[in-house]
Amino acid sequence: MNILDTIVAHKKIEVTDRKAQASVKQLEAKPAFALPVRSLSDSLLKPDSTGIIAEFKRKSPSKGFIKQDANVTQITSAYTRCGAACLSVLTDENFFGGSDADLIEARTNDIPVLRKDFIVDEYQISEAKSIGADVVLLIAACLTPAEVKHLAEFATSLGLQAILELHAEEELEHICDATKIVGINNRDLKTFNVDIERSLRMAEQLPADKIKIAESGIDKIEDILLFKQNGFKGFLIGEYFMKQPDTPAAFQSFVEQLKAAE
Ligand SMILES: O=C(O)c1ccccc1NCC(=O)[C@H](O)[C@H](O)COP(=O)(O)O
Repeated sequence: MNILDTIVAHKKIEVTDRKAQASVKQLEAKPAFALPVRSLSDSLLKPDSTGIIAEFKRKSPSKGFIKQDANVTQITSAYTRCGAACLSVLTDENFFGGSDADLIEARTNDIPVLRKDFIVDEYQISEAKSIGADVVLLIAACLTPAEVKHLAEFATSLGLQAILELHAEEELEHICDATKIVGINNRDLKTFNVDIERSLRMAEQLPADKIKIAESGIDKIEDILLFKQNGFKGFLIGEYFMKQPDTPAAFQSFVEQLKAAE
């Protein structure tokens, strides 16, 4: 079994347990469920947007611990203050060391927050709304095209935006009307290999009306400039910022260099 299959199998058990603990009605009654949603697409399409979706990530299957004791308040507020277009917060505990509490804290910032998790059931989208997320991720490699359509439409019905994540040409068939934002993951989630060229090739095959996001393995200003030249509006970056000894300072410096290079 590859790591993605392992994560998904684990997630299905976790979701079954969580459904037994809280009904959808109970999720809907949580105060955060009623919070207004901040639009990721509006944030990415602002003329002065950095496009950076800055990720809070303590560990990962590919790298192990990155910053085990990272402070979510300090890091997400610095990301926001220094120009992130959106925050991405891992809520998977087992494989990424994240939690719902991290996202609830990140939500106190005034930019959109992506619940970064492995969604296999619409219950997780209700959960995302109940903790204050604005955006959810749908990973094509974990879902059928029909499941993507159903989950994206369900997210939209709650006012949330969905990013459809692709990382192989054969997943292009997962795109549908409800998936207005498409992320291309440079990292093969099965082998962990990072290949920016393949993402650029895949991007050419996306419908022109989709907002394109480049994900994973981005660690240079030049990468972002290249993605921008190829029509990408968003750049999801986690490990590069989180592995720096001073993440807030590294993020600030990266944004300053990006602005100077543009
Ligand atoms: O990051 C991993 O090792 C990983 C392994 C298996 C499934 C998903 C994984 N990462 C999720 C992500 O998509 C990244 O956290 C995100 O794109 C940011 O990537 P990076 O800048 O390389 O941290």
